[in-house]
Amino acid sequence: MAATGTLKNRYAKAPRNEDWTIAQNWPSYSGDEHDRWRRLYARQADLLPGRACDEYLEAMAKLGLDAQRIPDFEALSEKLASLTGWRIAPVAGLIPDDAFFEHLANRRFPAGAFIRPEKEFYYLQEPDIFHDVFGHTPLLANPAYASFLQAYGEAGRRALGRGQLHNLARLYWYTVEFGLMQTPQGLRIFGAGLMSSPGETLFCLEDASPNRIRFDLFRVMRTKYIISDYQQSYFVVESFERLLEQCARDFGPLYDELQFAGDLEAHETAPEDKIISKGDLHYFRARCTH
Ligand SMILES: C[C@H](O)[C@H](O)C1=Nc2c(nc(N)[nH]c2=O)NC1
Ligand SMILES: [Fe+3]
Repeated sequence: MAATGTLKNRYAKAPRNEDWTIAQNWPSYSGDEHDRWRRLYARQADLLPGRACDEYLEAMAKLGLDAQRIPDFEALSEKLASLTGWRIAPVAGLIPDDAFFEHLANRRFPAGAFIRPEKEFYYLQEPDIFHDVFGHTPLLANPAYASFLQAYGEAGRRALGRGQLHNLARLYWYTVEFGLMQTPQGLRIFGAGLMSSPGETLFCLEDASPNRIRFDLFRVMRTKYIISDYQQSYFVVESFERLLEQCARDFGPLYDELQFAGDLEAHETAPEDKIISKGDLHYFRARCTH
C-alpha cells in the first residue's frame, strides 16, 4: 500500500506536516460535497439498525454525527476526546505504516479529509472521509475498543523492522475493517469496511457464501485477505473487552511461531477452527469463472 500513492483528491497538494497530517479547512467543502455526504449517510443509516453492534449505534448517538453535512474534525475531536481521549487527525489519503501506527498509539485516528468523487459513489478506491468518519470514528467513543486500537498502534510500532507487518495488517483487516461480533441477538457488524459499504453490510451477515469463524489471534494472523472484493471469511469476536484481552500482549513470540505455521488462504477453513457458519463460497466461485 504505497503511502499517498498518486493522490487524485483536492487535498493532494495541501501542505502537510511531518506526521502526514494536513489542515481539514472545513469551510472549503462545496455544497456538492456536503450533499454527497448526506446521500452516503442516508443510504447506510437505513441499513444499520439490527445489523450494526449496539456499541456502534450507542456511540453514534453519543457523538451525534451530522447526517446533513461533512463533520468538522475539530468539533468532532472535542466530543471524542471528552469520552476516550481520541482525536481525528486529517490526512490527504493513505499514510506510511510507521506514521499510521504512531498516530494510533497516541490515540489519534488518521482520517482522509477528502470525499470520494461522484463516480466512486458505489465503489471506493481509497478510504475517504465517509469510510473513515462514518465507519471508523464512532467506536473510538467505546472505551474497550479505544484501548484495543491504541494497543494495536503500539504493537505496530514494535513490529516495524521485524518484516512481519503482514501478520499485524491481517489483525487490523479482520477486526477493525471487517470484524463481526457474536451477540445474544445474533451476529452484528463492527468493522468499518462493512459499516460503510451497503453491499457488504448485507453480504457479511446474510449471504451463504462466506465462512464465519470464531476470532482467534494466531489464526487471523495466518490468514490472507482479499482487497478488491467481499471477504471470503469473516472472524467473529465475543466482545471488545475479550478482543482487548486477547490482543493486549507482546506479539513477539507469536511472530516466531507464525514463520513456521505457514499462511492460510482467505477461503480456507482449518481443523481447529470454531466454525459459526461454513460458507459454500458460491459468490467467489461465480466471480473467478469469469
Ligand atoms: C496499518 C494498516 O494495516 C495499513 O497498512 C494502513 N492503513 C491506513 C493507512 N493510512 C490511512 N490514512 N488509513 C489507513 O487505513 N496507512 C497504513
Ligand atoms: Fe479503514
